[in-house]
Amino acid sequence: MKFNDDSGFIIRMFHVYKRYASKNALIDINLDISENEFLFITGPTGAGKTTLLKLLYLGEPASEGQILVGGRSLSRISRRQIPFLRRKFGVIFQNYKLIPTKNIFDNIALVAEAVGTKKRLIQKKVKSVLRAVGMEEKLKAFPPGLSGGEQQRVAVARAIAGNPGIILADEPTGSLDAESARIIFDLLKGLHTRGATVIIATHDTELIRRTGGRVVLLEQGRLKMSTIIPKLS
Ligand SMILES: Nc1ncnc2c1ncn2[C@@H]1O[C@H](COP(=O)(O)OP(=O)(O)OP(=O)(O)O)[C@@H](O)[C@H]1O
Repeated sequence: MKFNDDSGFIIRMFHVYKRYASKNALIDINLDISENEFLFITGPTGAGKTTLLKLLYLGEPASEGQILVGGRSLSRISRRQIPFLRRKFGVIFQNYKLIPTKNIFDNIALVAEAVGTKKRLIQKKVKSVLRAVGMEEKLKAFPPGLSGGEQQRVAVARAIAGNPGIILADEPTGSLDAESARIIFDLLKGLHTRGATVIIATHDTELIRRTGGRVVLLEQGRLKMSTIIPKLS
């Protein structure tokens, strides 16, 4: 899926600020992200990582500055157009955000429907994304009956059900054991290999060191550093 502008950047942020009441969550952020990058956003608790991800899919509006996604300014997107913007993103939330009263199949089918998958193809699509995360057997289970690692895998399946070009993952391995974290991380790497732009907010410096790549460091809402970390050999 190609939808970057002539700059070659799929996301551009210019002098972006976000204020929550009197709190400055993001201050003067300037950041360009290329199509098919694998990018980490790191920094201590409260640095603004989640907020930065939220601004990209208009989970929250920026207070100031400009954000371009695929060459389009988010400030020009009307309320009616927001669902179309969101189809470009697959979001893996920090606390999974699965619907507890719907089974796994329905949690994912909702996304497939929302992006306009034909009714007769939905079942096939849901099964194929669940197969990709090794959760095909659990399609009738409900989220509260799954472990944290299993819920996270379902969250990844849901994020990819709409074939998004950009994956946003907020602490995707945060509370998982090492094996579950590895599975989730391998899935994200696989999506990247297949062409997605992957942006991961994480505290997990070990994960970053093992993987390498571009790392953006936030501290108290400011972008302190953008650097390439070589992969640990
Ligand atoms: N809805 C909100 N209302 C008020 N303040 C908020 C809101 N959301 C976030 N904040 C504040 O903005 C700052 C940045 O929060 P954010 O969640 O983006 O940080 P973070 O780096 O993702 O933290 P963590 O690593 O703990 O998830 C924090 O001080 C937080 O308390």
